[in-house]
This record gives sequence, structure tokens and C-alpha cells, in this order.
Amino acid sequence: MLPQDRIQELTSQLNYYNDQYYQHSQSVIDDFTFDKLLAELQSLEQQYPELTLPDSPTLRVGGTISKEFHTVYHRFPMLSLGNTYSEADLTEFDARVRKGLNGEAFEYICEQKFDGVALSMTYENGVLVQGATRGDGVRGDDITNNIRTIRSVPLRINAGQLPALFEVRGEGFLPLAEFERINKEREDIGEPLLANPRNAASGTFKQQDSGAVAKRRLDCYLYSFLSEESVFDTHEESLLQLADWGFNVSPTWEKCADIEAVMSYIAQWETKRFTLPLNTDGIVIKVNRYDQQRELGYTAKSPRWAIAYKYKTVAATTTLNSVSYQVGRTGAVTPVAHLTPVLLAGTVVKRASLHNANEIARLGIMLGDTVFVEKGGEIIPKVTGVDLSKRSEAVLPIEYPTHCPACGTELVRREKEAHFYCTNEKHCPPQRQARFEHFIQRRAMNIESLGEGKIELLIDRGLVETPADLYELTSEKLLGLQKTYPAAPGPASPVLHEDGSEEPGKTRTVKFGQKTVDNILSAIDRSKSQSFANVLFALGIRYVGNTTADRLVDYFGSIGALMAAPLETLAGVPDVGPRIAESVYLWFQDDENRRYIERLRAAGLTFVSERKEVAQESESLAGKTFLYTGTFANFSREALEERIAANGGRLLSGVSKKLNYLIVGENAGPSKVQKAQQLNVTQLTEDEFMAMLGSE
Ligand SMILES: NC(=O)c1ccc[n+]([C@@H]2O[C@H](COP(=O)([O-])OP(=O)(O)OC[C@H]3O[C@@H](n4cnc5c(N)ncnc54)[C@H](O)[C@@H]3O)[C@@H](O)[C@H]2O)c1
Ligand SMILES: [Zn+2]
Repeated sequence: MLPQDRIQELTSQLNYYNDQYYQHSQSVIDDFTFDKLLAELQSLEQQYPELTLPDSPTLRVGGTISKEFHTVYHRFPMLSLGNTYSEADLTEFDARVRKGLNGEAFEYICEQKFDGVALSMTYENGVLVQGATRGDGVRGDDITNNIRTIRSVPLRINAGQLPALFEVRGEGFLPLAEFERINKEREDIGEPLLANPRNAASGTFKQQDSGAVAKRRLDCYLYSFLSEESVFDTHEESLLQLADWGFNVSPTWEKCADIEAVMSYIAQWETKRFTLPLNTDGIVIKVNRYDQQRELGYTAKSPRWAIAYKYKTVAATTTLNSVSYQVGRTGAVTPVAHLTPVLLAGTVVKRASLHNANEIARLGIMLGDTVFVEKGGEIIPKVTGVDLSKRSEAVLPIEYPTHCPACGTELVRREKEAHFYCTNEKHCPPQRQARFEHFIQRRAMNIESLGEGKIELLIDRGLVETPADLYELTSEKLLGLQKTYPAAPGPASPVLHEDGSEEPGKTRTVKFGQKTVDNILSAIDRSKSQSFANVLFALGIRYVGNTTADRLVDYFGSIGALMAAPLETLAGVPDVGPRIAESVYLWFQDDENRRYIERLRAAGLTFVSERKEVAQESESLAGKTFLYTGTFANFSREALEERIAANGGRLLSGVSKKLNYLIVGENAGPSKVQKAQQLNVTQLTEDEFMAMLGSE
């Protein structure tokens, strides 16, 4: 292939990956391959500078700005970092720095390379006035409202000596625990899982509704301070001061006297990084003194005084011995790979995720194959490929089951879904058990004293078949029940030592003594006063999470109204689209479900909403109707709704002739505003609304 053709090909390929990565929060290929292709392009361009294309990804920072947010210009450009996967390159970097500084003494600061999204925050007189994404490095998206939802980002700094105007930068990220929590919740209600924490964080920061952003508890580690005034002499001083001002600075950084110290920092963190609360993908090495940073300067794309060392993904090879299939709460069947135990990043791996049937086909993997397993930040490692050079004659195809491994029902695959499903929702044993677990969770009926195997035992003994049966349990039925189980897979399962010896797994005994029984029965009794929204969530209707349950309850107020609602009405409820509407509608059409509701109702569960009692503040909005759109500086959605009610106003669910006022916030929905204009509805800014309240 001619160099110009290859350059052309690489340029358009890499631009496509950049677009997917930064605009759509998706990784089409892995970072290592991306970086290799970029390095190839770079070296071709160095050989043939005249062939460099004007839109080459080597010339610019990867992201762009989007149309959905206001554009802001960065006071100081937000650059990328040169990166390498080799120690030899680091030695070269060190030599370049040495040369650039003419033999002057210098130090490095080593930091983790956090794998999230670069954020910039501007403070004026100690108050956070703007938050932005990196964008194309020159201009970014104004996501101030979204950044305000990060609890560890101070909205105001109370310190004596502050520069009047300064900027801090850091990495916004979704902590691993939060990522797992969200995915568990999504799995529970049948939503597709988020692919990885970085892309999830990036997607979240781009959402328009900052209320939804706040629900995902994002965090941010700060690593840079910028100001026109010279405030600090070194990067080290700035990190210490930032932490002192209350910013979240990861305590993982270290000052290194020379490149050898840098190398040992790198070695030390190679496996230790897996203990951090977020994913990292390498180390950032920065020259400590600011005057030396200025002396070294910048290329078009990155500083010359810093470099990123990236770890190669931690992978191991082992044999795929068998595949088992797990059935989740919503009936989704997930294949699990069983492997010859292998040591990976300090832990023994015996099982790995295979995701779904598509993934098995994509990998082209067979039983008996030698496979690659990789560990990301997620708890469960994944199988990422096959070593075909090691394939023997004896491999066997993986026969994906046609019937549920638990109950024998024929599996189905719904349109556009990656998983096969067992549709025997009510009687398939793992689905039934998961249905109970969903029902008793804290955010549903809060009967968690029934957790940890107790439900399993009740089902085993035929004491309960559906959650409605819980309300017929008595002390006599429960007292004295007991069973010993082998420990579930997890930390307590058989331990394998590096010499190959194995410790047997622990067992656990579930026992119903008097105290346990009293606790359970009183929790069951108390659950009758859980709110209607909790009960609706507890029913376990596909796609109905807590938020959707709240919206439905707000709209319909009672189970009767909800059950009677036609499909179109359901689809018109705020935040409920056609997909959720259909799921809810069909659920209530089912006779068995209707009988289930009857039994729960008879047991005394709450099926009407008690509108939240709000203390009356004034009559200033009496007789007037309101609707709001967008986000507000002074109110969350809930707070705004409360203020309206507390001052005698009434909230409507859509723009109609009955509407008096539309309160328009930032990033308002254009369709509501347009409709309000057509119907001559008065529009209010947040300030005007506050003036009406008399609370200005
Ligand atoms: N897989 C894909 O399809 C794909 C596509 C595009 C980019 N990428 C990946 O993204 C990388 C390029 O991204 P980039 O241009 O954002 O550069 P980069 O991520 O390599 O380096 C710059 C960024 O590092 C981050 N960072 C984390 N910790 C830091 C610290 N302690 N100090 C300073 N900065 C820190 C900042 O967000 C900064 O913007 C590529 O090397 C590639 O691995 C992957
Ligand atoms: Zn089944």
C-alpha cells in the first residue's frame, strides 16, 4: 500500500474512533490498538510530512463540542498528553527534559492517570461559576449544572487568600462501586448494562437533565491549578493547597527525584492500582517546577513537560473448560466461562464473563480453547479472545441452550436484544427467587431481614410461592426452620493456592430462631406502610425502576387509575416512553398479575399515594397553574415542585390552554417552549418565578 493511501486510511479510521469515543461515549476498539494506529500514523507523517492531511488526528485534541450545550472558550487550552507503553520511551522523555533544561536540576511528580473525563472548573472570588468539558481543547461544552451535582466539588471555597479568578482541572469519573450499583439496578429492571465506567461517566456528563446526572454519584479528582496570577512555584504546592481548600485530590501522587524513582512508582502501582476506587490506565509524569514547565513548553497537542505511561491490559491465557448459564431476575440468560484457574493481577481467576450469545459468536470461541482473560476495573474478568495457534483437534463447539437450564422453558430472543430470555417469569426457580430479592430490598418493601438465604429456604420448604405469601407467614410456620448450604460462589468459595492445592469452600447455615422470626415478621408488618411508589417498584415490572415508579404514582395517584390507563396515556407520562408504557400496560393485562395485586391489596399494602404534605408558605401562587422545563440554579425538581405547592400553585403535567405559566430553566426543552408560545402561555425565568414567590 502506498504511504499516502495508508495515511488516508488511518486518518479517517482514527477520526471515526475519536468521534465514537468522545461524541458517543463508545469504544469501538481498545485503547492499546487505538494508540498503536495513532503511533503508526505519527511515524508515517514524520517520514512524509507533505502527506499529512489537514484533518489528521495527530494535530488536534480528540474531542469536539456538541450542539446541546453552550460553548465556552478555555482561558488556557486543554491539551492531551503524549503517551507511551514502553520504559525506553520514558528514558528518552527524560533525556529530552534534561536537554531542554540545559542540565538544570529538576524533579518529577507522578500521578495516576485516572480514566474518566477531563473537566475544567472556574472560580471567581471563591465561587464556582463555570464547569466545562475539554471539547476540542480550545472550546468545550458548558456543563456547569452537571458539575454542580458532584458533591466533592466545592461550590464555594472559604479561604482567606484566594486569587480572584482561577481555574482547576481534574478527571470526572464514576467510582467503580457506583458503576456496579447502577448496573445491578439496571439488571434488576431489565435495562441494558453500561459498558464500562469511563464511557458511562462520559455519557452522564453529556446529559441534559442534571437531576438525572445527580442520581449517578459522579466524583472528580483534581490534578491541576491555573491562574493568570502566579500563585505557586511548583505543581506539588498546588496539589497540597487544592486539598487544603477542600478539593478532592487523590493521595496517590508522589514526588520523584529522578526517572529511576519514576520507574519504581510505575512498578509499584502496576497491580496496586486495582485497589483504587476507580479505573486508571497508567501514570502521568510531570515536571514539578512551573518555571521549568514554561521553559519546556508545548507541542500543538500536548505539553513537553509531561507524559503518560500506559499499562498494557493485564491479560492471562488459560483453558476454557466449560460454559454454564445463569438466569437473571428478568429471565436473561448469561453464559459464564469456567476456566482452568490462573493467576491474574494478584487474584486467582476461575470464572469469567462471556456476556451473551453474540459475544461467543464474535469471539469464535470453542470448548477446550486457550483463551485470553483480562481484568479491567470491574469485579468479574472477561474473556477477550482465543489463541488460535493453540487450538487442538479436540475442541468442541459451544452449544448455546435452546431451553432454560433452570426450568426447561424454550428460550426466546426479542428483537434487537443480545440476550436470550426464559419467559417463565413466575415459576422459573432463579427468576422466582430473584423476584423475592427484588421485592424485599430496602428501596422496595424493605424486608431485608429475609435476605441471605432465608428466602431460598422458605421457597425450598414450599412456604412461599409469590411475595404475596409473605403476608400469610406466621411464627409457627417459621420457627425452627434450618438448612445448610454450600457457600455461594464468591469470596467464601474454594480457595486455590498458587501451589495448586485447594481449600474446601465454606458452608453456611440458615436458621430461624425466635429473634430472627420476630424481626422478620415485624419487618413484613411494617412493609405495609411503605409508600405506593415503593410497592409499585417492588412489583418488579420490567423497566420500572424507582424513578419511573415515582412518576407513575405522581401521575395516577392510585393503583386503580394506573391499571385502567390506556397505553397512550401511559406513554404520555413525563419520563415514561412507549417502551416502558408497553411493559407496564402488558403487565397489568395479565390475569395472574391482577390476582397478585388483589392479594397484596387484601394484605394491606399501600396502593394510593398520600400526596406529600407540604407546609403552606403563602397564597402568592393561589389559583395559578405551573409547569417547568430545564434545570434551575436554585431548585432541584423536587424543591421547585414543593415551592409551587407550598405557595398555593398547582403543577400541570403538560403545556395546554389550562396552563398559566411555564418556568423556563437552562437547557429547556424546545418543544414545550414552542407550544407555550403557540398557546400564549406566559413564560417565566427562574428569577421572575422567585419574584412571584416574593423570595427574592
Ligand atoms: N478506544 C478508542 O476508540 C479510543 C478513541 C479515542 C481515544 N482513545 C483513548 O484516549 C486516549 C487519548 O485521549 P486524550 O486525548 O484524552 O489523551 P489522554 O487521555 O491520553 O491524556 C490526556 C488526558 O488524561 C487525563 N488525565 C487523567 N489523569 C490525569 C492526571 N493525573 N494529570 C493530567 N491529566 C490526566 C485528562 O483527562 C487529560 O485530558 C488515547 O490514547 C486512547 O487510548 C481511545
Ligand atoms: Zn427458566
